[in-house]
Amino acid sequence: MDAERAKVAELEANHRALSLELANAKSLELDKRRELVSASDEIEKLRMKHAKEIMELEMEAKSKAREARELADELRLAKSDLERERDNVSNLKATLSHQSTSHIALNAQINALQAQKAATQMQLDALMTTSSDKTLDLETAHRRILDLEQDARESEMVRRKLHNMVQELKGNIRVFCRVRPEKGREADITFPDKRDHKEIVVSSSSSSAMGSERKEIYNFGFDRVFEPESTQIEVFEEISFLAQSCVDGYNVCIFAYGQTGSGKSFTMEGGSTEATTGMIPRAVDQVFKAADDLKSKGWEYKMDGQFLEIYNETINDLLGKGEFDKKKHEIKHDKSGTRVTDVNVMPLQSPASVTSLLRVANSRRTVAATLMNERSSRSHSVFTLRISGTNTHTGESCEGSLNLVDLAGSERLNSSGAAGDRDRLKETQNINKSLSALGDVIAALGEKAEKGEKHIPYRNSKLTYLLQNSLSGNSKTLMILNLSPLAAHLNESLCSLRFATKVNNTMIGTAKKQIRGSS
Ligand SMILES: Nc1ncnc2c1ncn2[C@@H]1O[C@H](COP(=O)(O)OP(=O)(O)OP(=O)(O)O)[C@@H](O)[C@H]1O
Repeated sequence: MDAERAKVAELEANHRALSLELANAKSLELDKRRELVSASDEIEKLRMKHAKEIMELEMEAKSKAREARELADELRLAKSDLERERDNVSNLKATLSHQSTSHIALNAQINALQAQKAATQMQLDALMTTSSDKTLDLETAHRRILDLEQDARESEMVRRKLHNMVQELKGNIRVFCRVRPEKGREADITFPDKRDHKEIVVSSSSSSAMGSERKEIYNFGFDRVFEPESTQIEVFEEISFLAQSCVDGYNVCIFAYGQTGSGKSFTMEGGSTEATTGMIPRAVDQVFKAADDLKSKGWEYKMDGQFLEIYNETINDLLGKGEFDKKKHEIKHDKSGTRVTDVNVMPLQSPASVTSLLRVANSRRTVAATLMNERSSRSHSVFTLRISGTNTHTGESCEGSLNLVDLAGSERLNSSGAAGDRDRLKETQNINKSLSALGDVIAALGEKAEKGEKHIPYRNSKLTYLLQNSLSGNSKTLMILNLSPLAAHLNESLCSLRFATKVNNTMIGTAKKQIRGSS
C-alpha cells in the first residue's frame, strides 16, 4: 500500500511535475506563438518595405532610363551641333582668311585714299581761298547790279517825267491804246515798236472787183500801245503820275473809249483779284498814298467821291437810293468847281471806302442792266474823286480832281443793229451825239490852243458839260482806246483808231495847278 501510496504520490508528483512542465510548455508555446506573430508582423512589414523599395527602385530605374534617353538625345543633338559648329568654324576660318586678305587690300586702299584725301584737302583749301575771293567779287558784282538796277529805275522814272514834261509842254492830250486778249478769229494786228511800244499796225485784206486780193496796212502811233498780254499793273504804271498830279492840284480826266466789249470796264474798274484790279481803285490808292506822303510837308487832304451815269442825256446818281434815280440833276459850274445838284457825294477816308462806293454803284448798274437792255454798255459812267488840300505850314491850299470815265460803246449805228429798234436807236443817237460832242470839244480846244479865242461847245452834251473843268487846256487828259482784236470788229477798231489819232494830234494847252496862296 505504501508502495502504492508512494507510487501514487510519485505519480502525483510526476503529474504535478508534468502539469508544471505542461504549463511551462504552454506558456513557452504562448511565448513562441507571440514571437511567431511578432515575427510574421515583422516579416509583413519587411515585405511591404521591400515592395515599396522595389517600387521606388523601379521608378528610379524608369526615371534613370528616361534621363538616359534624354541624355542620349541631348548627346545626339550636341553631336550634330558640334558637327555644325565645326562646319561653321571651318567656314569662318575660310572667311577669316579671305577677310584678312581683303583687310590687307583695304588697308592698302585706305592708305592710298588718305594720301589722295590729303592732296584733295590741299586743293580744297586752295579752292576755298579762291572761292571766298570769288564770293567777295560776286557780292560786289551783286551790289553793283542792284545799284545799276536802282539807277535804271531812277533813269526810267526820270525818262517818264521828262516824257511827261515834254508832253505837257506840247500840251496835247495823251492817248493810250490797249488791245484786249481774245481767243478766236483775230484780226491781223501787230506791234512793231518793241522798244517804246508806241505803234500798232492793222492790216485788212479785201478782194477787188477783178477778184484780186488787196491788202491794206494802217499804221497808228500813240503815246503808249498795250499789247493783249499787258497787265493792269503795266497800264497803271503809265498813268500813276496822273493820279499823283491831282494831289498836286491838277484836274485830271481819264477816258476809256472803244466799242462794246473792248475792255473799257475791265480797264477802269477791273476784276476782284489783286492782279485784275482796275485803274479806278489803283488811282484812288495812289492818291491816298501820295496824300499820305505829303503829310510830312504839312499838307492835309480831304477827299470825296461821286459816281454818275449819263444815260440818254440824263444824269443818274449811281450812289443814290432805290432802283432808279428819279431826281432831276443839274450841272453847275462856279468858282469852287463843278457841282451836280442832288447827288450823293461820299467822303472818302481810305481806299477801302472807295471799294464800297464801287460796290454800291455796280449793284445799281446791274439792276439797271437787267431792267434796261444792257444799259451799262449804253451809258457813260463818270467816277469823280475831288481832293482839296491845305498846307498848315505855308497856308497854301489846292484843289484837284480825278475823273475816270467809262464811255458808252462807240460802235456805229448800223453795226449795232439799232436801226430797227426805237429805244436802241435813241440810245445810239445819244451816244453818238455825246461822243461826237466830246470830239468837237477836243477839236475846239485844239483850235483855241493854235489860234487863240475859240468857243468851246461844252454844252452840246451832258458828258462834255459835266467834264468842262477837266476838259480844258487847263487839265491833264488821257484817253485809253480799248480795242477788240477780233477780225469781225476790224472796221469798228479802225474807226476807233482814227478817232483816237485825231485826239492824239490835238494840242489843248498846258495844264495848270489849282493852287492858292495864303490870304
Ligand atoms: N485786258 C483784259 N484781260 C482780260 N480780260 C479782259 C480784258 N479786257 C477785257 N476783258 C474781258 O472782256 C470782256 C469785255 O470787257 P468789258 O466788259 O470791260 O468791255 P467794255 O468795253 O466795258 O464793254 P461794255 O461797253 O459792254 O461795258 C469782259 O469779260 C472782260 O473781263
